[in-house]
Amino acid sequence: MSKHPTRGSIPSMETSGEALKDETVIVVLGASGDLAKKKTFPALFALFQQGFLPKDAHIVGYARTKMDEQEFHKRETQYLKKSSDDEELAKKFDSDVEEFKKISTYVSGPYDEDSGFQELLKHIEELEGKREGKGQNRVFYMALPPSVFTVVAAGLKKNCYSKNGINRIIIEKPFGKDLESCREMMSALKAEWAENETYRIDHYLGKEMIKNMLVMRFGNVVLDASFNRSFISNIQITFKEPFGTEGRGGYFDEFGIIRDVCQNHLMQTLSVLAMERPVSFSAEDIRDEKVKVLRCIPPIKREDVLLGQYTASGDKPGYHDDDTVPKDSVSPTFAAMVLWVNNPRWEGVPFIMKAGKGLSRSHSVLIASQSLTRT
Ligand SMILES: NC(=O)C1=CN([C@@H]2O[C@H](COP(=O)(O)OP(=O)(O)OC[C@H]3O[C@@H](n4cnc5c(N)ncnc54)[C@H](OP(=O)(O)O)[C@@H]3O)[C@@H](O)[C@H]2O)C=CC1
Ligand SMILES: O=C1O[C@H](COP(=O)(O)O)[C@@H](O)[C@H](O)[C@H]1O
Repeated sequence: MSKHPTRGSIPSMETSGEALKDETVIVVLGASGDLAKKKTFPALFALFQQGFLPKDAHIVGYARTKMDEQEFHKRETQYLKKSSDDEELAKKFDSDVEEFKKISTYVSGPYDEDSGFQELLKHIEELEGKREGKGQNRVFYMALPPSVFTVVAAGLKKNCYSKNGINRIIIEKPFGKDLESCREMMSALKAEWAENETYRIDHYLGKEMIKNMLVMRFGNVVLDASFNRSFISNIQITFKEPFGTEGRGGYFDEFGIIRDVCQNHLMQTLSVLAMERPVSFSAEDIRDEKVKVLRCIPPIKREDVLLGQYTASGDKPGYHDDDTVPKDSVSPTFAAMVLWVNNPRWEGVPFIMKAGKGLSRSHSVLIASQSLTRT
C-alpha cells in the first residue's frame, strides 16, 4: 500500500495507485478458507509488524462458517511466522501477534443475501464510530471462489460501500472459467466498481523468482543473447505440491488444476520468460510484451496434454478421500502439456508445463535446457 519502491525491486514496476494512509477497515471475505489463512492473514500481519498498514487499520473476517472470536484468531494466526532475517521483529513476534488479534474481528454471514452484508456494515460502522478520526476507508478482499465474486461484489456495493472514504475491492485469480465467463465477470464487476477501485491479483507476479527473472534476462547481455531457439532446446515450467486439496474441494473441484494454476500462475511465468524486452518496466509496457507472447501461442492440442488425479498412497489420502470433493469427481489435479510460441525467437522450442497436487515433493522450477545444435 506504500507508494515507495521497496528494496530490490525495479522502481518503475511499482503501482501508482493512491496509498491508503488514514483509518481503514480491511474486510477479508472467505476468512475461513485456505487462501485467507495461508497467505492473506500472514501478509496483513507482515504489513502490520512493519508499520505499513494504514493508520488504525482494523481487520474483519467474513464467511459463512460460524465460529467465535477465539476460533477465528486461532485460524487467523496459525500460519504467521517469526521473521528469520530481522532480529527486532523476531523478538516482538509474540506480542505483535497479540496486538494483531486485538485489531481483528469476525462476522459470519451468507454471500448472497443483503442481511449478511447489513450485519457486516453494522459491525464496520461500530468500529469506525470508535475512532477519533473521520476515516471511513474500506478494503474488501475476496479470498473466495470466483463463482461468488460477482454476487458478493454486488452485495458489498449495495450494502457496505463507504460514502465517506476510499473503497477498494480485490479479487484473486482465476477470473472465471473461460473467456466468456471472464468477460461476464469483468463487466458485472465494472457495473458496480470503478476500475481504480478494482485490484486483480496473481500472487506469482510478486514472487522473487518472477521479479528476478526480469532482472536476470534483461540485465544480463550474455544471457539475453543466448535466450532463443538457437541455444535452447526446450523450456520446462513445473509446479509440484506434496499436499492435496485438504478441504478446498468447494473451490478447487469446480476449477481443476489447469484453471487453478496453469492458466494464470504458470502462463504468467511463461510470458515473462518468453517476452521481448519491454519499452520500460512500467506495468502497461510489461503487459503489452506479455500479450504479444500469448498471441503467438496456438491452441494446445489434446494429444499434447496429459491429465491425472492423485490417489491414496501410504498414509496420504487420495483426492476422493477429501470430504469436500464429490466422490465421482473427474476434475484433474495433475496436468502436463506442451505449448509452442510461434515467433522468431522461440519457433520450434517446446514449452513443457507441468502442475500437480498430491505429488511426491514440493517443487517450483524453471528449466531452460541448452542445446547448441539447432540451426
Ligand atoms: N489457497 C491458496 O493458496 C490460494 C488461493 N487463491 C485463490 O483464492 C480463492 C479462494 O481459494 P481458497 O481459499 O483456496 O479456497 P477455499 O475452498 O478454502 O474457499 C475459501 C472459502 O470460501 C467459501 N467457499 C468455499 N467453496 C464455496 C462455494 N462453492 N460457494 C461459496 N463459498 C464457498 C468457504 O467459506 P465459508 O463456507 O465459511 O463461507 C471457504 O472457507 C480462489 O480464487 C483461489 O484461486 C489464490 C492464491 C493462493
Ligand atoms: O493460487 C494458488 O496457489 C497455491 C500455490 O501458491 P504458492 O505461493 O504456495 O506456490 C496453490 O496451492 C493453490 O491451489 C492455488 O489456488
